Amino acid sequence: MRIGLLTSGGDCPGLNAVIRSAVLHGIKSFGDEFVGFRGGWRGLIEGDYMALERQDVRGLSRDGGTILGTSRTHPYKHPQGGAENIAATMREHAIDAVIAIGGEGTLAGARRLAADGLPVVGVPKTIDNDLKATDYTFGFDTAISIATDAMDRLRTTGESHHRCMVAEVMGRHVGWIALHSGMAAGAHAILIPEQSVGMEQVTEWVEQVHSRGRSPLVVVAEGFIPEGTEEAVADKGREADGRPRLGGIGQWLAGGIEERTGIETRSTTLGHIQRGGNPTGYDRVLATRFGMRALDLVHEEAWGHMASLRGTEIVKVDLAEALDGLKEVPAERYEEAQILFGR
Ligand SMILES: Nc1ncnc2c1ncn2[C@@H]1O[C@H](COP(=O)(O)OP(=O)(O)OP(=O)(O)O)[C@@H](O)[C@H]1O
Ligand SMILES: O=P(O)(O)OC[C@H]1O[C@](O)(CO)[C@@H](O)[C@@H]1O
Ligand SMILES: [Mg+2]
Repeated sequence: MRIGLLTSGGDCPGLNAVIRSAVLHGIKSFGDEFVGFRGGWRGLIEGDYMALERQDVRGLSRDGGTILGTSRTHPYKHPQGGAENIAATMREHAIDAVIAIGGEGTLAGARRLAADGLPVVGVPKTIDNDLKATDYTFGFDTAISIATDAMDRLRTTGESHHRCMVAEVMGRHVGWIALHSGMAAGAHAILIPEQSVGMEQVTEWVEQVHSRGRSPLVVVAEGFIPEGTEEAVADKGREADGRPRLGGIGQWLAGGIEERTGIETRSTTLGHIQRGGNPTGYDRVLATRFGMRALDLVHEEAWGHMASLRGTEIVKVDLAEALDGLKEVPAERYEEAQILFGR
């Protein structure tokens, strides 16, 4: 078969490992041919692609980012988009199937194209770990490792100055990155979008820690909504598709803590550092297994499905199942972490 790969949405460590494993598995096991579409759905729509031979993917699993580039092009809203046009482009370039690697937006596009009769399968990716129907997405473990390292560093400088340190992490509307990196770094308070917490409680935790001579570390997810406010802080304007760019809650929180407690407080936003650089060993393995399974899905003609992790198994799931809402942090996971907050 002649198979096209594309990466779409925000990048994430592990994308290249998916590309490598799908290509190698296809060439070695089935004699497939591969092309890589440049810039997400745009490359598929415009027929902009590069050949992917064995030597093109050599050593790729350790590299961050995506060799194909990515975009947030909408497969139906692009002027030459839509199922009929894309089918014609695929015929013109003799492409038999497409593996779309992306988050919930990309996979919603893949699902719609498959429902319209196109041979498309998906691979889930995101550092946010917010996709249903998979226990973990690759990129998440790398983000946790980067954020944990950053927080360890915030703690030594914080302790030296007897300051309160606030670390703002990504995660969009879920708190997985904050919960896991905060637990790993031994944070004294973790604030996530799924749980409303007031400034009074935050102040209490901070003061308890400070009064026993420690430097409080507060980890806040970018999508956290403080009690008494309506929505997440998003003062950075909007993305191309109109959704707000999150961020700024760390600074807001640091101001509030300092004002209420008198404790000198500093805020650090980790930002895109969480998404850059090489994937961890765990993410390389997960991405490699996802890529191989996606290739199998193509040969099974399981259009409209994606590779997914269930326990230790890589399984096939319907994209509809994966797109049925966000995978949020369950209350009991937060309550468990909360036992160690404050004193
Ligand atoms: N329901 C949909 N149907 C078709 N295309 C969609 C749909 N929702 C989003 N898209 C397109 O897919 C693109 C990628 O989605 P999005 O920007 O949310 O990234 P993603 O793949 O979810 O990854 P991430 O959110 O982790 O960056 C969007 O910019 C949009 O053009
Ligand atoms: O790279 P951009 O477009 O600024 O998007 C940032 C968003 O993407 C993510 O990194 C991944 O979905 C979110 O955590 C964050 O809110
Ligand atoms: Mg998305």
